[in-house]
Amino acid sequence: MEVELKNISKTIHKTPILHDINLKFHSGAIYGLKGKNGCGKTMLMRTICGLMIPSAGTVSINGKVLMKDIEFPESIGALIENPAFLPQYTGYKNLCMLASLRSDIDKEAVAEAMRRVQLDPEDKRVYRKYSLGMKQKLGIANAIMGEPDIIVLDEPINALDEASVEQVKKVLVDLRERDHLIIIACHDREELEYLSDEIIEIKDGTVVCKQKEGVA
Ligand SMILES: Nc1ncnc2c1ncn2[C@@H]1O[C@H](COP(=O)(O)OP(=O)(O)OP(=O)(O)O)[C@@H](O)[C@H]1O
Repeated sequence: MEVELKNISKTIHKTPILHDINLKFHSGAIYGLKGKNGCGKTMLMRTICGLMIPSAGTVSINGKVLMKDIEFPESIGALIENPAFLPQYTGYKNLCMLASLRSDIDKEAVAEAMRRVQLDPEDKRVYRKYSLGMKQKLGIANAIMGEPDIIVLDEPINALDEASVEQVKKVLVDLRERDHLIIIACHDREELEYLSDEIIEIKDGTVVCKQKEGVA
């Protein structure tokens, strides 16, 4: 699996948001996007997922260009901003409804994804009653259920306690070992930086630094 960004730029209302970004991502690795608030991490992730059309440049997945050869990446899971879960349903029911849109995820895969982030699929609490950390874990479970080839997580641990952070790190390392391609945006969280095989620093919509790190 290879994701390649070539000369990606995005301008919104004449304001440049991303500028001439060239990056390659491979499976079996964790990439950490790092940078200050508003530097463009979320926009870049949305572009990779096919949720935002760049003003210039191309995103290709295994050589197939998004919006030209394929509409969306075929196997991708993402947690970007606040997922639109229905407040009146349990986490499990929310995920089952989303899974029903896809042929490759059955109920056991939904329950398994929840258990991996230490959420109980049997929990009768509705989403509205979830704590912030539980909501974030459900977002992660949604992104990893069915084990998509590409997993994109925007600030996945900022609402989590230390034990949950450790658990999520284990899940990501495990997915990397099984050859998934993982892209995470991290703020100042050293844990995620330590986890990343490559850290990509973004400033004002441009890649300013790429750095290989020791693998956890
Ligand atoms: N719909 C929009 N219209 C105009 N500008 C936007 C829009 N969405 C985002 N921006 C701007 O694009 C820039 C990049 O935003 P982005 O959300 O990608 O940053 P970020 O690095 O993810 O920040 P954070 O860490 O706060 O999530 C910001 O300056 C933001 O104000």
